[in-house]
Amino acid sequence: MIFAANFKMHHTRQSTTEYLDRLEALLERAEYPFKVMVFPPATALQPSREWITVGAQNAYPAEEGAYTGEIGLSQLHEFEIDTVLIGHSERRQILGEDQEFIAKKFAFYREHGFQIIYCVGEPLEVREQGFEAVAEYLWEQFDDIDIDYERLIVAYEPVWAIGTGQAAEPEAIAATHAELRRRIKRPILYGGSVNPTNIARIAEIPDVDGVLVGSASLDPEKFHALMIPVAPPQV
Ligand SMILES: O=C[C@H](O)COP(=O)(O)O
Repeated sequence: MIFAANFKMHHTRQSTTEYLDRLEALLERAEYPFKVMVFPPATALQPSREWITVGAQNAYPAEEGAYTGEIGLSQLHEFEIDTVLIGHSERRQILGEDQEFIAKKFAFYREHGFQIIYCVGEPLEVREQGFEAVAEYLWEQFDDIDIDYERLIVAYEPVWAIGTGQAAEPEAIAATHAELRRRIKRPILYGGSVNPTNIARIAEIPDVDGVLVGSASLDPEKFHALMIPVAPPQV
């Protein structure tokens, strides 16, 4: 089971360091059998901890160059970062990244051996058209993506469930993950309003190999609390 925290544009460098210190202490005490990842903003990037992989929320597909406002491979290497999120719906929709650009990022960071969390998810208007439309939409988001890449982790995040407090119903998650599982042999995470109330139910869905968490991950105690129902600490 993978627990990934996406801070989005929350936390500073200092608060990220404090967060990682605290989370590390909590994980160390409980010795959870989980893979734990944290994606802070670019200004707060720092090396991974023993039990926590620190990854980048975004990176430009180049080592360095004239790309104002971006960070690339050199900046990630400075902090020994080799994990990156690609294709998040906020970058697709708000920042205007199209599939061609996203695939270019994927190919570049794949070439450099990064672990990639690749995000897909349909907007509400597609969900309302029915499951076939959802499946078609999601598979189009894999255009030019190497789904057999050994360091790929897929995150399914229905756009309408992100930040709304309303996670997808377990049946909808199960059906969508089963559809993705037909071709994706790598771990598949669910994301979208995961919280302490729904985590147990979500974690037991077949083909859910972990969760990508936004708002419920911002506090280390709360993020850690998500893990407890999935694997209660041994006493
Ligand atoms: O990357 C994380 C997701 O966008 C989920 O965000 P959320 O947990 O705040 O809904």
